Amino acid sequence: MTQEELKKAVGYAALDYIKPGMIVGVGTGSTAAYFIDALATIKEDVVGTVSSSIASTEKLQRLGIPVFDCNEVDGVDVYVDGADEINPSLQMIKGGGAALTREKIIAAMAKKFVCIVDGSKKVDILGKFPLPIEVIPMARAYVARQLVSLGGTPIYRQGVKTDNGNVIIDVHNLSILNPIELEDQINRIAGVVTVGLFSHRGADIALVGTTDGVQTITLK
Ligand SMILES: O=C[C@H](O)[C@H](O)[C@H](O)COP(=O)(O)O
Repeated sequence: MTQEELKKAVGYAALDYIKPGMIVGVGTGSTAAYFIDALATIKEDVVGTVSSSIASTEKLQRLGIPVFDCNEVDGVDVYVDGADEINPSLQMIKGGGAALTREKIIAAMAKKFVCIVDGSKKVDILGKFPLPIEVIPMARAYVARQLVSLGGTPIYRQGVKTDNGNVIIDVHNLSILNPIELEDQINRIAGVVTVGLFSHRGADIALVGTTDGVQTITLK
């Protein structure tokens, strides 16, 4: 199976977690896009969605799936999204598509987070994928210097502006042995909006696409 077929398989497998009447959080990226296609097949059952990016909102609306502003809903029943890396504790690196801040907000609001990935995203230790950080533009150089002092190599993502009007710094060469500590340290740097480390609020369930089928990982 190709990587695209594995992404599609997990996107459709996530429908098992969607029940009639739910408010569904919708992620961003190529894997989440397959979930949106899947959601369109049961759109009569879905009360509504909240979306983690302009791109996902536009796709949902094109397919006739109702999208609410996060401030219009009391909560999110289930959030389905991809990841750039996921470890055995279901902590993740996210933000390869620059949507990390809205993703973190919806993850925080959600009762259940279902992460959908192809097998290439599974790692033992997070950090091979450069860690994305959304930063207020005027703080870019300062934040980069602070990240160097934490042992990383920050690279400014040229030409990218987030949906919130900010910039992205990708931190290379990190071996993230203590994700919770690093998430806290980066969050404390002035000018950081969000770090794409999802360790305090990781996933509850991971659906991993493999050539043997979709593997379900749940934290014990
Ligand atoms: O900002 C983007 C998100 O965090 C995506 O969920 C992540 O980058 C994975 O995207 P894809 O499914 O395209 O690999």
